[in-house]
Amino acid sequence: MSTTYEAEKQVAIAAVRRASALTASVFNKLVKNETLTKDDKSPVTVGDFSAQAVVNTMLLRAFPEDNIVGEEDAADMRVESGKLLRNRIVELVNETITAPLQAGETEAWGLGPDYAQTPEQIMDIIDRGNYNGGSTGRFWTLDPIDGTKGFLRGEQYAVCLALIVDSQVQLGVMGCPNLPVSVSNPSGPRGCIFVASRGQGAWQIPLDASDSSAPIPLTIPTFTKDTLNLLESVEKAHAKLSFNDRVAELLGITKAPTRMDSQAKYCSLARGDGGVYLRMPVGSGYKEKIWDHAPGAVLVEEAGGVITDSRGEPLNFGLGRTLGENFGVIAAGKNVHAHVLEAVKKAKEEETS
Ligand SMILES: Nc1ncnc2c1ncn2[C@@H]1O[C@H](COP(=O)(O)O)[C@@H](OP(=O)(O)O)[C@H]1O
Ligand SMILES: [Mg+2]
Ligand SMILES: [Mg+2]
Ligand SMILES: [Mg+2]
Repeated sequence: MSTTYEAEKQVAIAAVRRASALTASVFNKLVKNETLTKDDKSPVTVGDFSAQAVVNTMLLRAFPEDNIVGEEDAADMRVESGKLLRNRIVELVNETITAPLQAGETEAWGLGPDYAQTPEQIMDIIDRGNYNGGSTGRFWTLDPIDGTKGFLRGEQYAVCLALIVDSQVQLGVMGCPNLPVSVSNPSGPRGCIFVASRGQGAWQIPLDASDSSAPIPLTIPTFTKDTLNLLESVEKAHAKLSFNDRVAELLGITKAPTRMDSQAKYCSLARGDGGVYLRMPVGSGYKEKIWDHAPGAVLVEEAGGVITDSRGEPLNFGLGRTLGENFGVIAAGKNVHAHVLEAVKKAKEEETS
């Protein structure tokens, strides 16, 4: 019998909602010493750590047996020099989890006025994201702020959560606080959640729990050469944008690419706002992380699209915390995908000839 993971979906949506609200509120108050640089030179903020604590708290209350592959860990807050950061995170996390229950939430998820945690509990709950993943069993993967650089610029970022069972992504939920609700009104209201569970479709729902708008089903539309364009990273260090230019040329694409941080690219693709997400490695030996692609992958597939690496192979979410050897990512509607794959092969041949 197939499972629809309905209970998991409800918890995941509520967790992404609370964490998204936290990140949106922290952005306006972020001060200089609340951002650290990690060993790989990438930034991380009090928002990332706090959002991971909130999501992990809710997941582990609801599903105590589950493991979590989370991007962040609390090591930097456990040392004396991390005291200020730790205090701020404790404040943010407790503010978020003790806020009154909203429709559909329950105290059983560790929420409400009685559930404030000690600093030690909060550090420990952040570190429950230290699971290594693997090919069998069930675990969650969490990117508490995907696109931290976009977040810091006040641009796109996403709170990203996925459930993986025996290497297959079964459920993906992404909160995009800065993404316009309507593609046709880019300067209108912002804030949406994207939800997909395997076999159940892809949906956009309001970020605000009190908004009773109906869920919007998502299907990738068909594109012509004139309407097609690429979705790609803002950060040149994350993807080889010159390669994308050549692929666009080979495909006869005339529209300029849309540059956007985070898995908001997958969300845009799923709702027809951009026709191809192309991410090619820059050649630094970086390995793509499962939390940067798992929820986006199931969203695109459930919206009727195809996602593979640049050789046309499926992404493997059962190899651990990374996707293993990195051959890039191509995501697009079914018909478009085959053409992009062909153009990518041609552009690669040109590079080596
Ligand atoms: N050299 C590199 N190559 C590819 N991706 C990288 C990278 N360095 C960092 N990243 C990843 O790129 C993600 C952002 O993707 P994008 O460029 O699509 O916005 C980052 O997520 P975080 O912001 O969660 O750390 C990080 O995991
Ligand atoms: Mg990061
Ligand atoms: Mg990320
Ligand atoms: Mg992140």
